[in-house]
Amino acid sequence: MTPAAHALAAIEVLTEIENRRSPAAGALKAWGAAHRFAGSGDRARIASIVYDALRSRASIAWRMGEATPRALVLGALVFVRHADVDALAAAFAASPHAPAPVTEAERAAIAAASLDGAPDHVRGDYPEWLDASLARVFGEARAEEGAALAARAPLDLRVNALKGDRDKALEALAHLKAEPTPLSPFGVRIPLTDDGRGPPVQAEPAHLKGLVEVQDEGSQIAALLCAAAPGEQVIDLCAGAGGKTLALAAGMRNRGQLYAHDSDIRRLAPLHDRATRAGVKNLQIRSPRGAADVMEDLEARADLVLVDAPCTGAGTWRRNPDAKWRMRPSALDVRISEQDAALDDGARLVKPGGRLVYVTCSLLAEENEDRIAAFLGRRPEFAAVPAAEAAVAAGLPDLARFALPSGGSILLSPRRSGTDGFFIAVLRRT
Ligand SMILES: C[S@@+](CC[C@H](N)C(=O)[O-])C[C@H]1O[C@@H](n2cnc3c(N)ncnc32)[C@H](O)[C@@H]1O
Repeated sequence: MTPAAHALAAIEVLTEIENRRSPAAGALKAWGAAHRFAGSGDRARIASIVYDALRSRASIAWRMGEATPRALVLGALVFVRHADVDALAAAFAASPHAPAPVTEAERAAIAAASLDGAPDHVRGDYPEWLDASLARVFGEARAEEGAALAARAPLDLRVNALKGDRDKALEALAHLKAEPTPLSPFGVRIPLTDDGRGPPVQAEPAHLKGLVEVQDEGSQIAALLCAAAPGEQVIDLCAGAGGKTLALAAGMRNRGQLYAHDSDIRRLAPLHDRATRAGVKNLQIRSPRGAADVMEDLEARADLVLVDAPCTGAGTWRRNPDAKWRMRPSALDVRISEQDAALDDGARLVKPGGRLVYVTCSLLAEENEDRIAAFLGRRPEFAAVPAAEAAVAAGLPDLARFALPSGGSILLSPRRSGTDGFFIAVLRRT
């Protein structure tokens, strides 16, 4: 397929997303199934254009003067990828499968395009209804924070200390130009292609042998701030597929006992194989069993309980750009009540003197500081550990620079730390 044919396909996929309100991943899969001639490289290129367009949807629409799938694709090529309009028009004209010729009106819109005078939610590419929430956290910097969240995410890996060190991983992945990440001592970053695609790292021997796992640097830091130590009793209550479970296991060096639980048994399923591949030997997976309380015997037993709570995922919009446009206020309300419930579920498992670590991949105070304030109001036997103290305990004192002004928690974001957005609060039970 030619680049012009990729652009045409991206317009078709965006039309499907628009008309049927389909999630981007589903629409891309359906397009691939209906166009068997397209190889995996073509599908990846089409997906990359679709995601570039979705990340910057509001600012592209403002500059193009319309939000049609065609305008979004043209805008993604010109404003995100800095394509030359004449070259684009020539490529469209030369390809039998291409979008309709570039019009004079489109050329004029592109030539005059500017974000001067655009409101914050347009400059920051986020839904207008979230403006007040983001203003609460970032004030005047909210458009810049939003713009950083609208950039492409890097491809980060975590080196599994149970299998080797970072130098070994960098050597094994040297052909992918792997570099250390700036914040996590276990982080490795793989550069993307110019059009935003990463190599198939999951097929690399280093991945198959468990030396590396795909994990954003922000997620690695969230796990590191738990400071799980060898010999401890540790519970990952909302373990999902176990991204943070495996990071906790590496910190424990297979000594002590690690428990992973999730209220959704399907989400836990991949963890069984992942733990085996990672060489984790001290993990018990506590799958839910109907209405039974499968954590009852662990009440007040844990040195550390991680509550990696369900959230809107607003910190991961770089990776899931259609989620930000699909998000509705009612979803935020649901997440908030789930977060309160998960914190209460976790609290009962912490022993006196133990830690409860609350993490979300959201940037919204409603899901973060507000949940901690409400929890501390309900549970006076818990107190916030200052972020600077938590950073020192994790052996990463430099992370204290990402503390929120209250000093009781840490907020990472693409603009603040170059990572996905994460909120981390460490609490201690008296
Ligand atoms: C953010 S995801 C976890 C991601 C995972 N920890 C990781 O690092 O890959 C949140 C998970 O919490 C689970 N969950 C929600 N409420 C829960 C509760 N009260 N107890 C246990 N798990 C819960 C959801 O099923 C979901 O899998």
